[in-house]
Amino acid sequence: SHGWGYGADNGPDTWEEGYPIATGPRQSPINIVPRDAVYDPALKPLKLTYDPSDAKGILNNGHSFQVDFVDDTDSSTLTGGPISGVYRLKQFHCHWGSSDDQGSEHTVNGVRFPCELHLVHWNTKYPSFGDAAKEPDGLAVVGVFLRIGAANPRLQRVLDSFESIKNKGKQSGFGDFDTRTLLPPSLEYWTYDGSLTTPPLLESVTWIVLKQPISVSPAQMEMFRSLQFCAEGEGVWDMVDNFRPPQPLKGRLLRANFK
Ligand SMILES: CCN[C@H]1CN(CCOC)S(=O)(=O)c2sc(S(N)(=O)=O)cc21
Ligand SMILES: [Zn+2]
Repeated sequence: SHGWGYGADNGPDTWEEGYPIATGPRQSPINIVPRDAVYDPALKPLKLTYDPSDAKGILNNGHSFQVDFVDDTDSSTLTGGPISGVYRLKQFHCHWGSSDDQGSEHTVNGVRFPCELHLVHWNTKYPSFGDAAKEPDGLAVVGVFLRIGAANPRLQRVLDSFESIKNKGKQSGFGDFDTRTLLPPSLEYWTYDGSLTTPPLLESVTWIVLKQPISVSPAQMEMFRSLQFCAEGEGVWDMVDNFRPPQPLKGRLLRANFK
């Protein structure tokens, strides 16, 4: 089989072959050890301003689902936090497990969550997303943990669209979605300099990981697991365990905007 993935012969341990940066100095995800985080009073609060009309579509890209946004104006942006300038929302997606005891990419004191949501933003000081993705300050990804609890009604519209994008390459319209409703009440966060957690593993991401999880029910997690890695007619291969394990911190500073 060709191309990177999460299987035995193309999974995270093989990615270094095609992407030598896999062993670079600022790889993601990491294990977050709250005790080792440095409280930085200079860190600003996160400001997330999302226009629901910017939501465009939802796609199964063979690695995850992703909801894509119109990003040709500053209508859905991330400002404040550890970043300077204006970053535009490009897409959000998730990583999840084959069971509720794994699935997240970042871990906290070694604890794995069943799912992790990533909201991907790019720095508008660069002419395009593609250009920004190559720069050390080009991207900012907000990570949100999902933990097992009550069913989360805010997720339902995303989950209900999965039947139309079951297989790799399928996409459907996904308009008028208020992404802010996916965020927890508290925007307290940890932040560190990292990378994309999938190939091309570019070291261009300022990670902003929220401390407070949002809820997801076991039944809702089963809906994530109904997605398929493969294209229609190419067999059955449940889209599960699409997460990269934590990578070495290599001396990086982990900061918190809370005590
Ligand atoms: C399946 C491919 N995933 C990647 C696709 N893109 C990279 C495009 O390279 C120019 S991207 O910038 O949208 C992101 S963000 C991201 S993570 N898990 O670190 O938040 C992974 C990817
Ligand atoms: Zn991701």
